[in-house]
Amino acid sequence: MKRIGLLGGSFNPAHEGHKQLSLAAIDALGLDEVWWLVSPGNPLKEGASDMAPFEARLSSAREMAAGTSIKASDFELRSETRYTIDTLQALIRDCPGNRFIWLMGADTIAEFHRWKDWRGIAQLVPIAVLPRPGYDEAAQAARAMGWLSAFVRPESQAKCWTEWSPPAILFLRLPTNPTSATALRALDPNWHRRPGSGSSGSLGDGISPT
Ligand SMILES: Nc1ncnc2c1ncn2[C@@H]1O[C@H](COP(=O)(O)OP(=O)(O)OP(=O)(O)O)[C@@H](O)[C@H]1O
Ligand SMILES: O=C(O)c1ccc[n+]([C@@H]2O[C@H](COP(=O)([O-])O)[C@@H](O)[C@H]2O)c1
Repeated sequence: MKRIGLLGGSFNPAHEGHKQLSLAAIDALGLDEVWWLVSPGNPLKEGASDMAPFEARLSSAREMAAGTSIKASDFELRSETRYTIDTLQALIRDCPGNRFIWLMGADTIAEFHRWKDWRGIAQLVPIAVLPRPGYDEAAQAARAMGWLSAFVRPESQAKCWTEWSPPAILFLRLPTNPTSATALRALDPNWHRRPGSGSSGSLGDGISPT
């Protein structure tokens, strides 16, 4: 049985913040791997004009993850899932030998109540919230926490997450990283058009679901 952390994201582009927090989560939660699930299209960001092509975002994630226990995956493209509840059901069906924990930044938990069947997600897998500068108060005050606060686990139990029956949510206190893709795009809006940015990256060699 492998212990897998799942970090879903646009990765537009992938950056040091994703990498630092994923590696720290591997240590804190005793994970074998973190899988970055590159989203073909975040349902709440439909029509975003600054969204780079999927292939460029996947390539940037693969480059950032190279040589680590992080794997960048095109699973959502291959499984034709866009909503996290559907992705998780497909992963659990296709990868019965693995145990999954959903990772999300403190900024994302603040929006969680807008996700399709968010209570269903929390009933399916434990959730670990990664700290992010400027968002930790918003995370504690998140609308979804009105329901999730009954299921908060102490950080001292972080490595025991496979024994929990969800809902279960854990706030990890880890060194933070201020990097954001929005700030990187502001510096270099054409990052995905540069030679070597991977816009011709190949598909189909992401995580094998079996
Ligand atoms: N610096 C960071 N610290 C903690 N979590 C982060 C950080 N950057 C991204 N994340 C988390 O990683 C996941 C994917 O993030 P995403 O790809 O949207 O990057 P982003 O920097 O938040 O992008 P954008 O600025 O375009 O919204 C989300 O759960 C997000 O909260
Ligand atoms: O399932 C949903 O309704 C849903 C709504 C918004 C975002 N998500 C997921 O949240 C993750 C973070 O997305 P992003 O674009 O903020 O990096 C990514 O995996 C999205 O698919 C999921």
